Amino acid sequence: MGIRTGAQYIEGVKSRNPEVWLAGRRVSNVYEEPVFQAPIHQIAKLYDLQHDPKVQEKITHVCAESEERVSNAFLVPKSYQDLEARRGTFEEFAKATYGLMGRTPDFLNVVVTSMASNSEFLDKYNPEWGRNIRNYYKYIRDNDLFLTHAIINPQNDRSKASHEQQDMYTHLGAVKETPEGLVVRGAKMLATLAPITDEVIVYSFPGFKPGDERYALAFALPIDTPGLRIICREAMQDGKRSVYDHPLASRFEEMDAVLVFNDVLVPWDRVFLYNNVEAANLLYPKAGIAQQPAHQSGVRGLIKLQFATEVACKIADSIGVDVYLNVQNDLGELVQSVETIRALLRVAEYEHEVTASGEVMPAYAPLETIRGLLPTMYPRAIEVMQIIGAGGLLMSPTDADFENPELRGDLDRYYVGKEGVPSEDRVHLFKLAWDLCGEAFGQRLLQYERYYTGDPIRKRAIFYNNFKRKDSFELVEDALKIYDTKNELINN
Ligand SMILES: Cc1cc2nc3c(=O)[nH]c(=O)nc-3n(C[C@H](O)[C@H](O)[C@H](O)COP(=O)(O)OP(=O)(O)OC[C@H]3O[C@@H](n4cnc5c(N)ncnc54)[C@H](O)[C@@H]3O)c2cc1C
Repeated sequence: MGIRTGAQYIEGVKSRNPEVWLAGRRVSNVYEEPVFQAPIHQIAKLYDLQHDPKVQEKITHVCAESEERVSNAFLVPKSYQDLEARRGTFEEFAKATYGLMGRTPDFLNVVVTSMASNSEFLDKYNPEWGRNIRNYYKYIRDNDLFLTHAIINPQNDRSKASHEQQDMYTHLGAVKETPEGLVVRGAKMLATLAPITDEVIVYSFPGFKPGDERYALAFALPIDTPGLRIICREAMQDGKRSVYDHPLASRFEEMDAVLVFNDVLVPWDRVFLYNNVEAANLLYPKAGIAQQPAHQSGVRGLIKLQFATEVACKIADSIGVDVYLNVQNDLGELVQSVETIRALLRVAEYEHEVTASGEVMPAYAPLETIRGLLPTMYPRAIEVMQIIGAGGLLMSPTDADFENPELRGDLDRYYVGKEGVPSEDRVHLFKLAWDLCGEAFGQRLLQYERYYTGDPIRKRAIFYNNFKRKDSFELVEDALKIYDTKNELINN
């Protein structure tokens, strides 16, 4: 089939009845549920983009193997040009959602592509695992599927390993093997957009200890597999909020959910790893799934930061406060943050690494630097927006107020911005800013930037330890060489 349209994606959503729980009730029809309507349509727009003649060549290619047009997210990069082509898809998808939706289909499509192209690592443990992930890659590529993923165990007692938790199946683990497949039980903590996806893939960060064998798992399933329960967090919008009052929150909320597996059967051909602590701990580094998806996250993060920066600049301009040095200093800082991330992305692409199999990966150090910087740069952009918007962020009336002729005169007089900025435009802009920097929707976006791919503190510590392992501190060693062992000057 190759690239799907938005309508085909929606047909898929309508054809399924996953077990989704929202605010104490079982959702009877995911497509009809108001909370899911806007995100479903945002994702459908992305599928339609693949058919838009203006960008189709930029974001898709004809696959040599299937001879069908597929997303560039399924490309195994073999050159710098391939990285550019893949960046094209990330960019267009991120621009369509202002970078506010992190788990658009391109993200996990890259993860699975990378797992499949590096599956020799799995072959060494079990040739069936390698074959399964390669077949799964072809399946999602040729059917253009949308995946969610669930990596993290529930936050119960982080000081204990999985096998030491109160209950043997608090963390998702294997219960038994059957001729048909593996039966799994327990929970995974967070799967963004799960209710409206086609499939879920489960794997884990490294960190398994001896005794954790039953939890060392990687597999994929259709999202409506019997026994798989999706428990949504409280929604931040009801699907009925005004687009004028909440220009972002009304459209771009990504639902997050806990996945509970009640003795779910995973067919053997969907098992990618099982009962092997060593393989599970090596999955991230050996399958390229830290590096390749970080390219998507970096591009998306750049667009989100750019968007927040533009919003901060525009609110400052709309009320004439960007004539002040302190405001210019804050805004200049945000623009420099954007430029930093942009530069790091280019360095990651130019200084790419080539694996033994010829796969091109954006360079590790600049990508990890982006990962380290965004969790402070994005919250800082939000803080600057709050500081510049000040009390104005809290004085916005609603679209209903604007429609009331009795109020309209006051609104047009007292809510205008600087000359040339009418009240309705100023209020709309400030509402957009409040969605980002005040609403629960915006707080989630901030939390996402901190934690979307693990704990940034531990990630930076791993980065430092890798640096220390590889770097010989040549400059310091050289500087120390000016004295010989007798403490005599040997050069200047
Ligand atoms: C909005 C959002 C969307 C997400 N979407 C997804 C998704 O789609 N799929 C998915 O799989 N995951 C998703 N995640 C989950 C994300 O991967 C985790 O939040 C992240 O890995 C951090 O883990 P945690 O939340 O369990 O925090 P914890 O690991 O519990 O950390 C809590 C605190 O304790 C500290 N801490 C905990 N353990 C240690 C330790 N061993 N050493 C030192 N300090 C420690 C941390 O520094 C942190 O401050 C999402 C998260 C967010 C916020």
